[in-house]
Amino acid sequence: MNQIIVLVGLTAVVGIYLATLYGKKGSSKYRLPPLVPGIPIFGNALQVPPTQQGPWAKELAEKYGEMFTVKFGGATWVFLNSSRVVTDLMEKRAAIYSSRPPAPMTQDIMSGGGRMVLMPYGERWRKTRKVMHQILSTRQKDTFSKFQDLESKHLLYDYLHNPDRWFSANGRYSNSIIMSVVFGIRSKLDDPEVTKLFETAEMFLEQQQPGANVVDGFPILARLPKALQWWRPKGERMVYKYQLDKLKERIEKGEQRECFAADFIRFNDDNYFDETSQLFVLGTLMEAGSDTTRVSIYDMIAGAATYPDWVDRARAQLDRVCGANAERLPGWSDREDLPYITAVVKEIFRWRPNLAEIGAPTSLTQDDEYEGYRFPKGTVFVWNAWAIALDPREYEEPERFYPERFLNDDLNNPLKGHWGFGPGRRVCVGWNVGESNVWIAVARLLYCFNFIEDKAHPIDTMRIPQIAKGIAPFQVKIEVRSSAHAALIERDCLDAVNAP
Ligand code: HEM
Repeated sequence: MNQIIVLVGLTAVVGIYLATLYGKKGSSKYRLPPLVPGIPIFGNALQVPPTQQGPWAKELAEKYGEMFTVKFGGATWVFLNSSRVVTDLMEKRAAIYSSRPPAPMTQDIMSGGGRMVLMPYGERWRKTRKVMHQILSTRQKDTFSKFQDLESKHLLYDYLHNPDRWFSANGRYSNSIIMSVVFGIRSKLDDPEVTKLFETAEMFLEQQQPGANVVDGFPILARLPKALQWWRPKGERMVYKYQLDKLKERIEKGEQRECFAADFIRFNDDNYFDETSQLFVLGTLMEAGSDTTRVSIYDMIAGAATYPDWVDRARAQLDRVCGANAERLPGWSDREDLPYITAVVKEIFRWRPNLAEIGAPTSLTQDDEYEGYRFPKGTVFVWNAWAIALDPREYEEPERFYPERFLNDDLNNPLKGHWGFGPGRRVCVGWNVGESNVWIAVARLLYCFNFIEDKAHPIDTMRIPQIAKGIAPFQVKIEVRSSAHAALIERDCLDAVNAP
């Protein structure tokens, strides 16, 4: 019975919505890039794959050119398929291309409006971004670098002793750095709390995919009476409270170490951040800070196993600086002498942009015109990351993992030459931490381990999943380079594992 009411309600609301929509658009005041044919009501929502939309969107870019339009339910999305148009619109006109589309399910219900990544452009976003910036900016380099040093030693130890848990070790490494800075606690390998965090982050990611839930596709449904909002309990269950409660418990018992979260709660002077906002500032840091590094290391390993030629060149430089016989681990003081590793990290972010295969949607805050098109306010824009990264007009031999492409004057600007951190004002606020997390891990892993493709299970580099559900994203053989490298890890890394 309930389902029938819901269905009737849904049909009525959708009907009214479409009537209003098409009534408005009938004036043809606007002109959009070529529209990909879809079906009534749902538009293209049933064509888009539930996850990993990159290859789908790349194929459309090849067919339609620099821009195309799709409809996800009631929303109009324009895909930008070249660096040129991304720069022109999302960077040069960032003042009006930086809001987010409404997301009643993923933002309002699942996140109490508090997940920064989904916040519309405005006061709350600015305040939250400022807080995030305080903790993640280059000024905080020293705070992060000591944890990155410690945790990457633990990472090497895990690879040596549990090579079949390499993917889990990546998750622990990434999570433990951000947990140390934010909550003042470390994470263990296969820690149930880390597993829970990744599960929550992955559930959220799944819900965020275009077309994944009807209410984000038709935000007008959020106006239905609560009793008819059949999606609501699912969203409400996914709250993110455990770590905040634990932190408060530790503060009360006087057991909390100095950390960002304790300061954040203590110095919330004007009480701007209520409990839900606090929860999602901290939750966002944990999610965004863990998942991204973990997946970037997967990509390096896949790149090393499938295009091994560059590994030899990286090794030659590492061996020159740190010794060919495992004399010492690479460290922060070697950065200037290891430009090839910096180029490897940039190539990771370009090669398979599987953290945001079709970019992250922003919405336009006023009508705008560009090269003969006229976009209405509210149009959603994405940079088609997969299509751009793998376009031979943008990069020579784009499918190849080839760090040399970044050995140029922009080498030391991690944001230049690829869109891995996104464009414009919504550019990743944690890029500095993300880049350095990956740099130290990659330098040390490449120095100490070989990554060999298992011919019986070739790696499909076009399908490395971000949502891995606790299992290996692909199969690969991991071997320590030599007994001298194994001894170096034993000697230099055990203390890091045992450190409090
Ligand atoms: C390891 C590499 C990382 C990559 C490749 C990456 C990538 C991205 C991308 C593509 C976006 C969306 C940008 C846009 O909408 O234009 C983003 C946003 C964001 N990232 Fe990162 N990220 C990384 C690391 C981190 C870290 C370590 C943190 C924090 C600890 C972080 C926190 C955030 C936040 C809070 C946003 C939302 C920004 C906003 O909406 O204003 N990221 N990131």
